[in-house]
Amino acid sequence: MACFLNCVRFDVTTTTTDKPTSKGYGVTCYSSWDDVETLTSNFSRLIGSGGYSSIYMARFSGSDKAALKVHVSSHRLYQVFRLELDILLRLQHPNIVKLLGYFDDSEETGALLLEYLPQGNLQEKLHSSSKQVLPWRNRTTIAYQLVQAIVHIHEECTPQIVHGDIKSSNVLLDKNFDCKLCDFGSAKVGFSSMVQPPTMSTRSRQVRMVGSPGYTDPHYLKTGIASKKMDMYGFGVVVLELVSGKEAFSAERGEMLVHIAASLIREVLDTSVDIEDDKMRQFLDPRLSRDSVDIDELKSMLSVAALCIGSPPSLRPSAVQVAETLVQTIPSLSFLGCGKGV
Ligand SMILES: Nc1ncnc2c1ncn2[C@@H]1O[C@H](COP(=O)(O)OP(=O)(O)OP(=O)(O)O)[C@@H](O)[C@H]1O
Repeated sequence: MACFLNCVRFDVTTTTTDKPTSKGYGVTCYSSWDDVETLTSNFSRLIGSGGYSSIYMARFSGSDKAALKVHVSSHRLYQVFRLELDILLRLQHPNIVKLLGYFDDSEETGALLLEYLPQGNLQEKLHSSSKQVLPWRNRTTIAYQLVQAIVHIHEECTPQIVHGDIKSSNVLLDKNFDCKLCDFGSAKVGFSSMVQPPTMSTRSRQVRMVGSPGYTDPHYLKTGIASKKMDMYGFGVVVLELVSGKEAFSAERGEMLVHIAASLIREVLDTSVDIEDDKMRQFLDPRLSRDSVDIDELKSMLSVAALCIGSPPSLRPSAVQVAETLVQTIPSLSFLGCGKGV
């Protein structure tokens, strides 16, 4: 079976033989489904699942842990796989999940072999009932690293990339709790905005536009225009989650975090009001000890979140501006490598 790529990076080796090949630190192309079965020991351990795929534990080069993301048996899912593959082949950044290899039958089955992130996703870390609490310092570091990943796709790649689904379950954590952005299956490439064709059927419009509850930019929902600013909106919601420990959307209460935070955010943005420390602290994740959180850092995180979810989108800051603000206002971020364990 052959591997076809529209966009082949120099360090990818493709093969039409039965043996997978790789070169240096390059990406391996697996040409047979048997290879995929071997990598995952016959799909014996499911480690995650999403709307588009299932993720299995795999062994890379016989020993290193890896994660295999499989999209099977549907042309639509195959297209999601192709998009994600093409994008990951072009990305190399310490805060973006690394592609190790892939399988592509060029019709309806594709699989991505990714570096394994042992601490799972940020959503689970923040909202599971586990006793392990993510300390404040890790939370500010994750916000900074996530925005660095966004700077990379928005400003440093040619053509530029809009992720399109920034949310805490798409933020993975390595053993040091450093962040890696994943899931480029909703990305838009090569232009900063896109209008949905007006002729699109109601059903396909729903599939494309609903997004993830609690994270989707209302401007995008209204207009169908996707832009870098929608990524900044998703980022703002993730920062609110990091600060409050609350979910972006609570299905139980039917409540969105942006609505819970609305009055506090208005005050944070109002320069004529000197917001009380206590008011900000009330919004803080109750599992964090008050003394561990510097009030100026808390205010900085809240201000960044407030600006990112603001309206109109044109007034939202860019990822570069957010990165600069965070590093100027949170001293620990000047010493990178500070995302060490919980
Ligand atoms: N490299 C990895 N290492 C460890 N766990 C992973 C890895 N990749 C994915 N996962 C787990 O699988 C989950 C789903 O992954 P991902 O978001 O890529 O799938 P998806 O089908 O695109 O999901 P979505 O419904 O968000 O579009 C993640 O939230 C995470 O828990």
